[in-house]
Amino acid sequence: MTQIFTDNWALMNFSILLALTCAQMVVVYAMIDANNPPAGLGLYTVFFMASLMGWIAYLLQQGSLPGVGVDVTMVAAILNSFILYMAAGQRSGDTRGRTVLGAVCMGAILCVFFFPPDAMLLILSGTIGISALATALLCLQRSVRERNAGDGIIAGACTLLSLGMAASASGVLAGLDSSQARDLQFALHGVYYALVVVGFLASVLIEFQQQLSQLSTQDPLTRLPNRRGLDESLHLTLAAAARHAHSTAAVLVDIDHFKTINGTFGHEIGDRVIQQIARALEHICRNSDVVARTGGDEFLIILPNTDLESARVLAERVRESLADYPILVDQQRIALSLSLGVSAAIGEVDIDALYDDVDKALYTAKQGGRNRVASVNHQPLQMNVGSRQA
Ligand SMILES: Nc1nc2c(ncn2[C@@H]2O[C@H](COP(=O)(O)OP(=O)(O)OP(=O)(O)O)[C@@H](O)[C@H]2O)c(=O)[nH]1
Repeated sequence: MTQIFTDNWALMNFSILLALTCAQMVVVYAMIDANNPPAGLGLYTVFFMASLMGWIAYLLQQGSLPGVGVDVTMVAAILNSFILYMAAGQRSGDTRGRTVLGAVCMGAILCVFFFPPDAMLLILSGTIGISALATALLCLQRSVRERNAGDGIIAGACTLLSLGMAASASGVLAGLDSSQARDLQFALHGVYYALVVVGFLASVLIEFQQQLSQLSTQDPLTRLPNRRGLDESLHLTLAAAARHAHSTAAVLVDIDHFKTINGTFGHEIGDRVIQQIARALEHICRNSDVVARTGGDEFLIILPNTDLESARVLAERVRESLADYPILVDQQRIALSLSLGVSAAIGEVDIDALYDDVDKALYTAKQGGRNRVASVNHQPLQMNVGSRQA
């Protein structure tokens, strides 16, 4: 058994990496939305495929596979380090340094034709070391920015490779046998490659999970919070209002006759109208206010630290700003109006109760002829001991 392994260790190593890559790619490709693939997927796939080619070349060179000896592992290793740099750059949205690093890698590859293998080993170590370090920085940056540990694993793998390349190069300079240095680099590449495979899978899975959890709190059309997102973002604000007995106001905004807009201009234009109104509401409201999409053509604005009168003023401003100027979508002017319901409560606020109030007020505005603001005073439920209701 030991004999079989030592005779075929390079082949077994390749088989494990091949199985790992195929399993990972099957999971990633089965999971993704073909219309919206994860950033950098194409280049990562090229990297994995090119790396496998490199391993095959290595096996041919080692005589582990039948065939002629082909010495392309160095070229493949340098090329792959650059492909991974581009893939990491595409994924993190940072494409700086491509030309410079590409020129360095190309120069190093051309050296194969002019330098003896020992000198090439040093050139390879230096080039891959620099390339891996640059990739590590890109992945680290994305890992911190996107809170994605998968990119952190890739950054770790690249740092390890970079340090290993520096160690093996200094070993050669200090008199280490170049075939031993090559073996060390081969083993290092195995660990690095396996870590990149695992890291990329983890990165895509984490991103997928983040998108799912965002979908549960965010409306995909307008990117505004939905009802659940609203509850989450108001948690602290409402606690502060309860503690300091501040007034919290709510405004419910509904587009009048939106069915007709959809019917006249089409659903797609209807979507764009909803998006424009969302942006307009965000623009009119303060940063401390929370604008949410709570229904098809309905938006709820929560105004912390605001009384009923101020909320009515804001609601009127919203109504006027959209009623007075038609919305421009795809060169078409769409005239529309809004109905708004307003309410406010002091101290501890139950968003559901406040929503019931603004919904009643909105109903009044619609009944009153639309394109208007109506308000109701919030009546908190009070329970006195010994009496039925107060
Ligand atoms: N384009 C588009 N339409 C939507 C979306 N969500 C809901 N709607 C449509 O919005 C319309 C909402 O209609 P209602 O609120 O019932 O009525 P309305 O026509 O606005 O009339 P009033 O509210 O009584 O003034 C429905 O026709 C829905 O199909 C969406 O995301 N995009």
